[in-house]
Amino acid sequence: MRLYSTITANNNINKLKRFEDIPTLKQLPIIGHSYLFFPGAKYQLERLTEAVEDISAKLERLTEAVEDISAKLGPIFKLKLGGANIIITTDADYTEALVRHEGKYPIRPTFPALLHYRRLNYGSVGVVPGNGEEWYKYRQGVLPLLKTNLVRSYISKHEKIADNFVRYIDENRNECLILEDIFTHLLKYTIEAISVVSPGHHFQCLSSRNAQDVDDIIAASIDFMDGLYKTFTGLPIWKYYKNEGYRKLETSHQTIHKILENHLKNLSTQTLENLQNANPYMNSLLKNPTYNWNDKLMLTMEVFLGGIDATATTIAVTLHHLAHNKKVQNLARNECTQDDTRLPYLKACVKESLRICPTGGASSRVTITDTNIAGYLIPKHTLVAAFSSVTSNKPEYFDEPDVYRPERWLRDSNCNVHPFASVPFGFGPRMCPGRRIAEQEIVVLLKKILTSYELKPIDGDRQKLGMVYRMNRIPDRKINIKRIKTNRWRQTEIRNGIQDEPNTG
Ligand code: HEM
Repeated sequence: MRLYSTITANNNINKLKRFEDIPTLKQLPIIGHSYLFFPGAKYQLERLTEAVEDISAKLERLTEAVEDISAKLGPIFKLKLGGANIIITTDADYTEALVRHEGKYPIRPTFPALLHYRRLNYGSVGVVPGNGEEWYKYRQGVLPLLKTNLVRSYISKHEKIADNFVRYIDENRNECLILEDIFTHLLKYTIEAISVVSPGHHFQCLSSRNAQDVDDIIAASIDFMDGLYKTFTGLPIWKYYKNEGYRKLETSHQTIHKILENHLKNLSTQTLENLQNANPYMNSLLKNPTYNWNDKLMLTMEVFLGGIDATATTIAVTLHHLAHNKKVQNLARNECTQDDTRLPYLKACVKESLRICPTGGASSRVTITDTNIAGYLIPKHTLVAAFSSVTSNKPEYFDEPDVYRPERWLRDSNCNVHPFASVPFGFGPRMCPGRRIAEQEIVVLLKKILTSYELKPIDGDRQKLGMVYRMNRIPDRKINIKRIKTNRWRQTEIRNGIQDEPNTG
């Protein structure tokens, strides 16, 4: 196992290897390396992580026998896709080199269709597709979400929603006690949990008599991600006519806009003091003089939409691994029944799920200065994608990477984890601002589920879970989980006069 070592910036540019010498694969005129991802070709775009892993390993094998370390190939190569060179790295040191040189306004590749739509309709672009000073202006509006006290002020609301979700599982499992396609159900939990923060409203997603709004929101949030992905990866035909991807982006944006605007108007009629107590995040946003009404609405949407998909995926993936690892599940459950509110083991389970199945494939940045990565001179304005979804599953960084082992993340473990080998929330000034909210939502729900149910995989289900790109990465198959009530939960129900169900486990 390789231990952590930081590379230092090499300021002597003359000693660096040339950009042209970065290894690459055979490319074709005009289309570059796109042929690798054509239908029926060797790789699939939706499995880009596997493609990167494969190419990197292939290059490494070419120079396996070479002793000179500087001549070895593998963790850095370039591909020409969509007319541009992309530098791809699969080494945690290079991830560090990239994000440590990103400056005050890190540039992430934008989403051109979303950028276009927002400029047209709002006159500005918000956080996710924004860059430079414009991004910085809006980023300030979401930063309060990283304050521990602010996040904790929502914990009792999140606990109530988690209680409702545990009841919801009961109502929606089939006669074999299986909750099918848990990710789809979890979207209702994550919508409800993020909406009490932004816009500060309970949509009652988990109620059996939910309002039309809920169905519209779920459909719109799925369409938004789909539209974003299609317009990001496809040819930019939307510039000339509104193709399917663009229409999805537009209509989902309009739907969410309309629903959230009504709630924002209601909030604006409250006194700031009331709002500060009931919803400190919306209070900070509404009283911010830097933003006009459209800006506030856009930021409310940004937080609302940002939180749904990745959080649901992370919970689903963790439940999957807990179901497959009985010992880990029992340890986590034991911890949840103690008085210790810190829950280090449960949090380690979440980290381990994000290591094995991160929702993001890579940290991507456009370099803002000439940068030294892997001894090559990467010129300013080059797109570099540091594939942490590959590094976090490499044996160099994690012993037996396929094994679900939360212990690696415990403070007293002897594992010397490279701090850039697994970066599921990104790093630096563009790090995910919803990280703390997401972690709270996840841990609160897992605790409630584990103290109520034992989780089992369904017969024949494999533990290894593939991930495919749908903007965020999501599991490549439906996650179905069998749940059996824990004795503790049964006893509570019996005390409350609720009829017990047979233990079919
Ligand atoms: C487990 C759940 C989540 C994961 C794994 C996740 C992951 C990420 C990642 C990898 C990035 C890109 C960071 C970078 O480029 O360095 C990001 C950005 C972002 N996330 Fe999250 N996220 C999650 C939940 C949330 C939630 C709950 C919210 C809303 C509260 C949110 C809002 C955002 C926003 C607005 C950005 C753009 C930040 C910027 O460009 O400055 N995310 N997230």
